[in-house]
Amino acid sequence: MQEKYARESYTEMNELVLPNDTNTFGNLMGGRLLYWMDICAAMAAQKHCNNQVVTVSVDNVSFKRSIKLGEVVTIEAQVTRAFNTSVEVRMEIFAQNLPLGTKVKSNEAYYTFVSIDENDRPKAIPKLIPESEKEKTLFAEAMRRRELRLLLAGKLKPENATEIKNLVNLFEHKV
Ligand SMILES: CC(=O)SCCNC(=O)CCNC(=O)[C@H](O)C(C)(C)COP(=O)(O)OP(=O)(O)OC[C@H]1O[C@@H](n2cnc3c(N)ncnc32)[C@H](O)[C@@H]1OP(=O)(O)O
Repeated sequence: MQEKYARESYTEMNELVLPNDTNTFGNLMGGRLLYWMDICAAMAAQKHCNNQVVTVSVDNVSFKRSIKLGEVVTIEAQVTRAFNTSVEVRMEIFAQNLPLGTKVKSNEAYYTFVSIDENDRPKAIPKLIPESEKEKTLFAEAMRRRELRLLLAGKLKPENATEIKNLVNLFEHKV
């Protein structure tokens, strides 16, 4: 199967925060943001897989800064690593105030998608090639995040979490 570059999956989505998207304080609802993030990340995953995908996992998302009515939410998504049938997608979320010309990062998150066939079963996907230093770092770290996710989901035995074990060993030797 043909390998693909990480950058080929890059996807950007812009949404203007309208009154229907906000709570009573005039801030963007967290659930609405998660919905937009799911769509943007799924598009990035589909670009890599050239196939339909489903969301299988959403890592913890922290809301560092509220996003206001009238601001523009920009979501940037890119696949960090492809495994056998699943991909990890990293997102950075920014809030832009267009009249003031400001752009502030508000969130960062990782979603995991599985490529599925016509019977809704997992389907093999192309490998991913990281090019830049940042892509290579995210690629290497993705294995650790995957182990943690699968551990928490009860899909990986602790004794098989080798990346996490290596990290703990490294930490113990440093302190
Ligand atoms: C875009 C959307 O919003 S889609 C709507 C919301 N999502 C859904 O409805 C999906 C519902 N879930 C499902 O249909 C199934 O769980 C499937 C098809 C995703 C996976 O089926 P499973 O029987 O669990 O498959 P299986 O155990 O073989 O795992 C398949 C892949 O998913 C990965 N996976 C499974 N569970 C998790 C998890 N909790 N976290 C991360 N990855 C996971 C596995 O590691 C494997 O990846 P790999 O092939 O790259 O190693």
